[in-house]
Amino acid sequence: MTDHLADTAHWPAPTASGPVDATVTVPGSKSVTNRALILAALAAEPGWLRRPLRSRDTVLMADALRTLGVGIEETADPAGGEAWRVIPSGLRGPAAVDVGNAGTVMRFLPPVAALADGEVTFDGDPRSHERPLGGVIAGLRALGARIDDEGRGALPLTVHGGGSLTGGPVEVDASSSSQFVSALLLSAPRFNQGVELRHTGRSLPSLPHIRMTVDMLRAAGAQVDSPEGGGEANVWRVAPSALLGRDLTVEPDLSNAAPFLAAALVTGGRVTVTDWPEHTTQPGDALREIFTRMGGACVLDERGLTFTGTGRITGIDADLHEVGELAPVIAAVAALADTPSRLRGIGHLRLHETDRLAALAKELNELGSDVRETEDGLDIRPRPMVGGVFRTYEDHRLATAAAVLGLVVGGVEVENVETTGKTLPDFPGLWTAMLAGTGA
Ligand SMILES: O=C(O)C1=C[C@@H](OP(=O)(O)O)[C@@H](O)[C@H](O)C1
Ligand SMILES: C=C(OP(=O)(O)O)C(=O)O
Repeated sequence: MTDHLADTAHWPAPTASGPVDATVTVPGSKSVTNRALILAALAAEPGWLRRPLRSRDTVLMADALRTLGVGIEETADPAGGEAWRVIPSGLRGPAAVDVGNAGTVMRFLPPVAALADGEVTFDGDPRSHERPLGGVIAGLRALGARIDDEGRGALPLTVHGGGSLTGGPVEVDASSSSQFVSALLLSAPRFNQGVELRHTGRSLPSLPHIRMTVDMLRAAGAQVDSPEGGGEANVWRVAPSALLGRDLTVEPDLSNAAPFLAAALVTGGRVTVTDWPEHTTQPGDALREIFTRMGGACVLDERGLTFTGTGRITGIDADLHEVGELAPVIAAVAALADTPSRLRGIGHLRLHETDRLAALAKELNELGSDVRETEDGLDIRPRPMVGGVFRTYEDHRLATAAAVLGLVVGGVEVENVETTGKTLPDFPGLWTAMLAGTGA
């Protein structure tokens, strides 16, 4: 469980010798892959995932489903990439799930385990014990599940699956993570009474990820009444029903496109990310607007999304509440801008892979920037930066943010760059290929 923590040499982030000009193919979306795996495992018939992401978070999800009895066969897709055949079967314990530090695994799987017949234990990296899970635990209990967490409201825990779950109305405060809502909705078609979930907290982060959940449920045949579909504000209803086995091609991970597009922005170059979807619920689609505001232009056509930097970077005042995943790379770009930035609405990032606000402020300041934490974000005053070690706190997005800095600040060394494997396999290889102009 802790192999990935092994200390490794620092990665000297390559500097760009001039404007980057490359075409990059980014691996599949973590959020889509892990939702698709859950929905396929709960379906009434086998399904396919094409071009799934193979990374630490998605392998943890696939392995966990296998321990519950689901068949997942990995094959090569004649059209290119991988194709995973998911064969649902009666879910059963006893089983032990390693969640690593994957929010999607630690939150989306306990509801699945509640549907299994037998005991399912959950544990993960030390950080997983600190990440919020109370909404999922309390929500599942209210829906009829038996869970032992020794009063922690967090991992480790045991779900005593009874083979079915009553379901029905439930109130959840999901202000610390949208994944509480997604978790309960994804399994809800299999609850005897479905679910009527009311979010009771003050605010709800990462709404695009909830839209993604609703869209994918509907595409799998579920009936979902959502606030945006005319439903009551903050209430989602999922009716009990069988789910279809789908043949789904996973979109590229647009949040992981962020460092590559940022490379065009900070070097005044041009990067095309292939297969950028025309319509998507991924929060990374907001990069088109955010990076354009920071100084550049983008074109979406049959080649993908091409972002062209101007060589000048303007600071930004932005509420990133809906797209918190993008904050680390945006903060790195902001530190290189000509004017200050204020990133707001992202207090919940303190409970992500690491305390992202503290980590970004500390590491950017160590390299010469002037970054201050606010109650709900970061104030960034750009100053000339110098090289040095950028610590990553086992956070993939800290590592990719550091790589962006390294393009224009000589001597940046990224500690534990392998941590990018959480969602982005072979990031150093893709980065080097981009710099050689051959990233496709
Ligand atoms: O549902 C998802 O796939 C995700 C939701 C978001 O979580 P939070 O709402 O906890 O920020 C996001 O940050 C995470 O990377 C992926
Ligand atoms: C917050 C993130 O991940 P997780 O799914 O572990 O919450 C992330 O990828 O930025």
